[in-house]
Amino acid sequence: MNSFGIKFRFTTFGESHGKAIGCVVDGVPAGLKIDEEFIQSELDRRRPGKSKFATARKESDKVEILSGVFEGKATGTPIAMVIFNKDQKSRDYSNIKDIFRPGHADFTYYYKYGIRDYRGGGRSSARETAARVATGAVAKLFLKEFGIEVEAGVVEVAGIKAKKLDFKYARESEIFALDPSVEEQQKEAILGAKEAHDSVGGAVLVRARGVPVGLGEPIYYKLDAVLAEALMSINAAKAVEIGNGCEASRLLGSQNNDEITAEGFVSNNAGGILGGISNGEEVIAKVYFKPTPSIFQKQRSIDIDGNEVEVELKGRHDPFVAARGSVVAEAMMALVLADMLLLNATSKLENLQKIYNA
Ligand SMILES: Cc1cc2nc3c(=O)[nH]c(=O)nc-3n(C[C@H](O)[C@H](O)[C@H](O)COP(=O)(O)O)c2cc1C
Ligand SMILES: C=C(O[C@@H]1CC(C(=O)O)=C[C@@H](OP(=O)(O)O)[C@H]1O)C(=O)O
Repeated sequence: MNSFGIKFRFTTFGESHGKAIGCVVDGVPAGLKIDEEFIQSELDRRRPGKSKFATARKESDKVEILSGVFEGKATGTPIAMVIFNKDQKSRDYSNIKDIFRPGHADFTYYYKYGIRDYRGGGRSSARETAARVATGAVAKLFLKEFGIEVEAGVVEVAGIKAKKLDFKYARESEIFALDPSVEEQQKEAILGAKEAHDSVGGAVLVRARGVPVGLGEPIYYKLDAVLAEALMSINAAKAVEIGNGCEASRLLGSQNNDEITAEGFVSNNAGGILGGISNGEEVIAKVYFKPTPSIFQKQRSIDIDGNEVEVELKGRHDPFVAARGSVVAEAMMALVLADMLLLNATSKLENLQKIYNA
């Protein structure tokens, strides 16, 4: 499948070493102000080549809007955006043309399709996530109209966990760390692994504030289920928790229930979702990323003929993907909420009457 969403739909296109990547966003309500500078600033947050904690590939990730926007506003027609690739260096991949990188998608793409763009993994490269961030930026502009804000940060690097959460700080931090008191340790873990030609994994916390009660469809297309799918679709994401997540399974009902008073919910173990529907609290999810598969150590693999080989990779790779992945997680949560908001608009007869009997 190459598209996502029911009302706020999008698809992305392009390969890591092809000419360009981009997206088509459909269902954006006409009249929404499209702030191009904001879209670019979101891309700049995710862009590679900015620090020693990320891949050295230098991409400017300049976005061009091709359609769907007139005089700064959405026209209600598909919004197409393109980002031209500038720094491919595809020759770095000639030695893995017929070899599968352990941990990457080379093996499965080849056996599924019988053809594979080996240059940087082609479509399977997380270069594609730049296009998701451009799309997510449009979703964020839409959500802003309703006072909804999405933010994320790194909570865990190589098992080193944040003890407190400071989302404002995360925006300034080189690795989007949520806790300045453990950031140095976290950075050392990334650089230590990088020096050893290895990589580390980590986790990201993503939350939405200002979400009204009622987003999410009951039974099918539940907010938590769709959110999990959206977040799991990010490259290298290996688990998603909603609210208390796995910890809830270890608690008693009396510990896990969020009691309700006339002032509202006393706690938010549910992560803002009950029965697949938002309850008005912050929507909270955690995404766990595996360590980057492309590492520069000798590893065993096979070639396309099934012969055993030793593989030593070249190329430019993130020693840790969750940092830039946190910007992608924000985009995915924003896209799900935008879709749910549009779906919810027609869930009550009185809403439709307000529109048509006005
Ligand atoms: C922001 C981001 C950057 C990534 N950078 C790299 C990278 O530099 N090298 C690499 O091998 N994998 C990288 N990955 C992970 C791979 O794209 C991913 O592991 C691969 O597509 C296989 O998919 P899977 O891990 O979901 O099974 C990155 C992922 C994200 C989200
Ligand atoms: C280029 C980006 O990240 C890339 C994600 C990635 C991967 O395998 O996921 C591998 C590396 O690039 P390539 O596809 O050239 O091997 C990263 O540099 C980007 O995020 O813009």
